[in-house]
Amino acid sequence: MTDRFETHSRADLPAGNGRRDTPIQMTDTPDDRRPTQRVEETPRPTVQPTDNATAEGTGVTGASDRSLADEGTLIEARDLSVYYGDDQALRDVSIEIPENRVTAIIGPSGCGKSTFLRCLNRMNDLIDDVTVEGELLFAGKNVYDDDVDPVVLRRHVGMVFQQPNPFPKSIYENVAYGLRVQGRTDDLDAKVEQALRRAALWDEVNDRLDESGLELSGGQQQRLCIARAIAVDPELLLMDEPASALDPIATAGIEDLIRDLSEEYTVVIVTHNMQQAARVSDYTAVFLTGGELVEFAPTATIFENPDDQRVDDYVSGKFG
Ligand SMILES: Nc1ncnc2c1ncn2[C@@H]1O[C@H](COP(=O)(O)OP(=O)(O)OP(=O)(O)O)[C@@H](O)[C@H]1O
Repeated sequence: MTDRFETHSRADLPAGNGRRDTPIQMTDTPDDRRPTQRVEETPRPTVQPTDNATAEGTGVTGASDRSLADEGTLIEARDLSVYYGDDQALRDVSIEIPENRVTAIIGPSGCGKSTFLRCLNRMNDLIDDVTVEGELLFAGKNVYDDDVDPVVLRRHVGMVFQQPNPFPKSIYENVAYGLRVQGRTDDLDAKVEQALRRAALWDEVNDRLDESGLELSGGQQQRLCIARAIAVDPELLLMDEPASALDPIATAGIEDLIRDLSEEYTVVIVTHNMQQAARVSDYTAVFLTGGELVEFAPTATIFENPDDQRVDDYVSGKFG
């Protein structure tokens, strides 16, 4: 079986300047659980960031002061719709998500935020009676193409969940897990150390790597889960409410870490916490009830000068 994903290292990624032009080809392992594809109906225009201003000096604290003008695109959804049975959860979503930036997905409960996130690593495949329409390009390749193996895709898309979920194994083995599964055990100690350092956990655990990951505090467990996710060096890191189960101090630690990670990874984070979105993200996508993506723009624009009145109402707390 050819795993073309394996030939695509992070070093191959373009440095920026526009749309990625190196599509990743994936294995053609058939997948019985692949959801049905429906024929597309009326296409909608892709929602691109509406403003390439920097976030510097905008008053949105914590947002990046890097230029938002010159990044490439890692993810592109084209008229993406998702149904659970007959119920539509995402409605013709078109968006281009930049690489090596943090993109926050916000919106009221039930608007499809998690559904969108779960499309990116095809976790929706695990749910019965899901139908996906449209295209979802990851580095130029539609992840819903017949020849894409979701297992291979997931090696390139790390995910961190709301509740920290370390394995009942040692700290070391939690981080080493994905590397062992992939047979990448050369220099394992160095790779584990590097992942723990990137996750800002090394200094706290380096003298007790053999202890259970379950003995760490909540914030440490979540950083361990982040270390586990990044140990295999994914291109994309998905985070679904990663700090909502944590106390304010641990939350601040995770937020700092997310900012740091965006130097090396593309991060897409779902959060209910608008202040958190403002603090950690470069871009924000606002979904509203019915699974519609209403606006996608630099975070400072969304919070200070959105185009859409509904977004203005939402971020100013008038509903949701
Ligand atoms: N497994 C499922 N089966 C059926 N319907 C589902 C399933 N998961 C989500 N839905 C429905 O799809 C819609 C979008 O759900 P989703 O979880 O994506 O929203 P969300 O914006 O992440 O919500 P929240 O902020 O409350 O977590 C909702 O109406 C939800 O009830």
